[in-house]
Amino acid sequence: MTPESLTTDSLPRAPGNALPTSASSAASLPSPSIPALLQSCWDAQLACQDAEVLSLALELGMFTCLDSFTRAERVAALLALSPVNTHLFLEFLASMGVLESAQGDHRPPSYRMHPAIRPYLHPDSALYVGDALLFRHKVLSRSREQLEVLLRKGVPGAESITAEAAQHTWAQAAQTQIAQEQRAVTVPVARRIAAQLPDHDQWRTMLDLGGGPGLVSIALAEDLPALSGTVFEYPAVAAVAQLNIEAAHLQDRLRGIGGDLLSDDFGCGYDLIWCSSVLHFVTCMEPVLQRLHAALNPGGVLVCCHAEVGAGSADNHRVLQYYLRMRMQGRQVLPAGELAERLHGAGFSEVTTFDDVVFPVAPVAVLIARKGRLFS
Ligand SMILES: C[S@@+](CC[C@H](N)C(=O)[O-])C[C@H]1O[C@@H](n2cnc3c(N)ncnc32)[C@H](O)[C@@H]1O
Repeated sequence: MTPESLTTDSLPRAPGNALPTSASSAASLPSPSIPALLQSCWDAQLACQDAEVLSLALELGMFTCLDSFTRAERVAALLALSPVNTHLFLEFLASMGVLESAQGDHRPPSYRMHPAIRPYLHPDSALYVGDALLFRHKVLSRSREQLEVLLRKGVPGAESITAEAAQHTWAQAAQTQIAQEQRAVTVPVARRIAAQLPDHDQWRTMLDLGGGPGLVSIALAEDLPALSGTVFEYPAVAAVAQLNIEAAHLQDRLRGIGGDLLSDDFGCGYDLIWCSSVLHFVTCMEPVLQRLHAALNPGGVLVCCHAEVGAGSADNHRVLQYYLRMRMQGRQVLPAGELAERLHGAGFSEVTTFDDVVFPVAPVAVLIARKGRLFS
């Protein structure tokens, strides 16, 4: 039987499920039940299509043409694209939810960015994450080859990437995607966490360990005028943070200090240490946690934001998706609860964990660990 010969007449009729007699009436056909897991396999493949479409739209600058309701013909003319296929492409973006459509009477629909996503997709917005999305897409597109090598050959040796090479990659990341993700998500999260800690207005010194472009320190220093601090990073990344600090006119209170946190002194006498998504890169965690404890003033607080595996939440799969390659490279993504235990082991007295906190790409656990008692 050819596909063309598969008409409604040739479909099996389930008892009690009469086929519609009129061509215009709507009714549901009896469909075979397929396991939800098979549909999940197709959904996984179709998700790649969403990522391709989003990346192409970003690369073409399509969202800049969609600030207000605009028809496909106009977008096509502005970007020198095929009008017919631009219509289909915009219809697809609307089905993803990133565009809204307005249907005119007897006229083709027009489209605009959904107001909720506009701050993140319009390049003029301070919260723009387009480059970060394109970067993640590029990395994930290469993931198939890398996973196969890792699967066949196992965890690479420590010599596979030197600290020298790593820091230049991190410096580039700090200039673009980490900065965009910090502005859009990490900074608002940090501000909210800080505001909820009872002693935040007594903080005088902070360390942002592995702070990338330093925007968390900059935001907290802007909120708390008595706060000074250090962004400790690989030297090439610390230079990026220092430029951001100077651009924010905070060089009297903040500075980027270069070093390797595994071997170099990151200072002491801190009231707050912020440490997000850094411990994954530390092979032997205990000495670092002990040094963090020692670096705090009595009553000081360590805020650790790190993904954990197996918290049993619906978001566990997202964590596994994001961190699979890193875990296969031997990076540390600890089982839920283990970082809290290790912090107790390093001498922290109170450790409070908040699960499933929104963070760039995948959620994290936020652990608030105190050295001794809260100062009065
Ligand atoms: C995933 S990024 C996180 C950046 C930032 N904390 C955030 O949450 O946006 C990890 C950072 O840790 C830094 N890092 C990793 N290992 C380091 C080391 N041994 N010494 C200094 N910095 C390190 C990297 O340079 C990078 O900026």
